[in-house]
Amino acid sequence: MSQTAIEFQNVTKQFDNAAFPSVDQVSLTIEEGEFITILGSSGSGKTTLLKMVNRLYEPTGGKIFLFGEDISTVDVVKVRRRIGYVIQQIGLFPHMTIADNISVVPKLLNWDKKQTDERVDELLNLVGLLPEEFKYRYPSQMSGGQQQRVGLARALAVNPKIMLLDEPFGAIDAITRMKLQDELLRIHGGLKRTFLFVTHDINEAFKLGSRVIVMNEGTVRQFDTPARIVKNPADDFVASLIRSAREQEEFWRMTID
Ligand SMILES: Nc1ncnc2c1ncn2[C@@H]1O[C@H](COP(=O)(O)OP(=O)(O)OP(=O)(O)O)[C@@H](O)[C@H]1O
Repeated sequence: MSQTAIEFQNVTKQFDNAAFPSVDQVSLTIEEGEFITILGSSGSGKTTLLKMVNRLYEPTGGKIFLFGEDISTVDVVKVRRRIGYVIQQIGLFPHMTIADNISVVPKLLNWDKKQTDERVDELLNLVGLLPEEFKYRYPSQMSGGQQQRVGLARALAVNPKIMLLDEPFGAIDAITRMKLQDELLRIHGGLKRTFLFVTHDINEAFKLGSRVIVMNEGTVRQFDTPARIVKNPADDFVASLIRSAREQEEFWRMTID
């Protein structure tokens, strides 16, 4: 039987200087091993929802549980170490080699050198980069797509059970983006890992997500499988999202015919 990995109970985030809550009474449950995408337009609260899971933001109402544990009662550093975090800006240290960038957290956890070196090679292979070619380079000597792979490897370094990914492929060209999506599915596939992936791209959300959270104005409009969302959109907002994706498809069909 699967275990609940993440639970939001009536979670609200009201920033002091904002007129409306950025996240408004969200309740939902995510099982271990799910690949969840969070879809919504700009400002709908996706990033705010994600950042509350690793306590970069604290909710102003409600509770979040990871594997049954209320995270507000756990030391922040401990919460973050258990969670992988990948963002669009990547955030690699420019003065460190790729190997050193990937080893930051293993070193903090006092892994020995041999174990750390082996893990670096294993992770580079996992994200499709040849260790011998890349591990001694600096971030500036790699393309944006390659750097994003390193960001992913670094987040996976200590084998976190939960991975948060915030528009990680947002700044990457369409072809590389598709490749990275396929690799991410492969990386997720063989492992008992729970992914929470933010995107505003409906095609990306439906391709990657085993279930999709559709957000608008801080609320969850629908949380279901892509197939069920397409078949039964919960409201006009979700229906209009699907219509817009269909219209794009139609454009391509007409152009090709
Ligand atoms: N630190 C902050 N202080 C005040 N308001 C904030 C803060 N961070 C976010 N907000 C507001 O909360 C709302 C949701 O923002 P959020 O970044 O979660 O949206 P998003 O769906 O991730 O958008 P995007 O796709 O553009 O990144 C927005 O209206 C934003 O202006």
